[in-house]
Amino acid sequence: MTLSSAPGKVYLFGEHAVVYGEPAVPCAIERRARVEVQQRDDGRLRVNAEDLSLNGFTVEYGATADARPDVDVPESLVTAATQYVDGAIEQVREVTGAEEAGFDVTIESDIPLGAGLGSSAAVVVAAIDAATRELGVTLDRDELADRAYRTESQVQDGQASRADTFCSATGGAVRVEGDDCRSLEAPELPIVIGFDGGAGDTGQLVAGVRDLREEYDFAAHTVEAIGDVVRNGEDALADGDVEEIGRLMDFNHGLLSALGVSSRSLDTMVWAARDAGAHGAKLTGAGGGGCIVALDPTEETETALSFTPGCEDAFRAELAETGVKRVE
Ligand SMILES: Nc1ncnc2c1ncn2[C@@H]1O[C@H](COP(=O)(O)OP(=O)(O)OP(=O)(O)O)[C@@H](O)[C@H]1O
Ligand SMILES: C[C@@](O)(CCO)CC(=O)[O-]
Ligand SMILES: [Mg+2]
Repeated sequence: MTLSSAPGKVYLFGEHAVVYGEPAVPCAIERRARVEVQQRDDGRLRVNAEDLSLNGFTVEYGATADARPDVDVPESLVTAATQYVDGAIEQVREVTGAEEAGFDVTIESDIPLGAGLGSSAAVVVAAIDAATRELGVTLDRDELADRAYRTESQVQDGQASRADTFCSATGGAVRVEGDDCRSLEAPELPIVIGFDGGAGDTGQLVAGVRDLREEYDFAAHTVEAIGDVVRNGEDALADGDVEEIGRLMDFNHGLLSALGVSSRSLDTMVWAARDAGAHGAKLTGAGGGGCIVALDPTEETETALSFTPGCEDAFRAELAETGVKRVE
């Protein structure tokens, strides 16, 4: 039995635009997915994922098509729920050459699904790490991040960045621009998260931005403007200027909103945070619903969010210094 954990993340700047080659700065947070893997000798895959519930059913499924979860929901929903884990195991079989390897996989996660905190990347990174180690193969961090990226890219129809998976594998604050992935020195940041209890589908939201960008030049320019905000944000991070980082986060949110990936509840939480005196606030991740990230060293934003209708949970997040790790 082999167990690995990997952290989720928030984006300080740059989600969506990073898919088109602009830089982005995600930051790992101390909310982790833990994946336990046990090799099976019958070549089958069985996944137990308590958080993967479809209309109240917990998904537990086997390897072959006839062993899909026995739940009365459309096939497309089942695929959406299971494709990241399936994809991760496919990568493990490919990279180890153990094409026939079977596994029992058990997933436990503190990261809400589809909420912009990188649950998919954390699950994929931890699953690939645990399953390869279970087969006696240790991937170095870059290869692990690359295999996890390939999984996300496959699920997102070829439109994914390396940002979430590199951040989850590495931990800390990172900067990703195309294939160039590196760790960043970041000042201590007073991160507050608001969660509306909802979710967005990353693949669909990315496809929506892609279509807008192809249809309108001004949408393409909006994506480039996000890149400019990120470059300014990097200077502010290097200077440790939290107020300026916040101002640029506000700007970044406005541009994401223009690209159609915000929602009424995300906007409501963003404004609640700003009204409470946060340095800045923006949605994080793919959007559509889920989480916002704000910067506030005082208690005001967390308190205001906890009284904001539509905000289900408000909490402070610590930077996760360590990315993927084995759990003994
Ligand atoms: N605890 C879990 N158990 C099994 N699968 C999970 C778990 N958490 C996430 N996943 C997989 O990840 C999918 C959600 O990924 P998605 O990219 O849409 O959202 P996210 O990663 O949480 O947010 P974002 O990409 O915006 O940061 C789920 O549908 C499921 O396939
Ligand atoms: C929306 C996006 O930029 C981040 C999702 O967390 C998609 C990606 O980078 O693959
Ligand atoms: Mg994701």
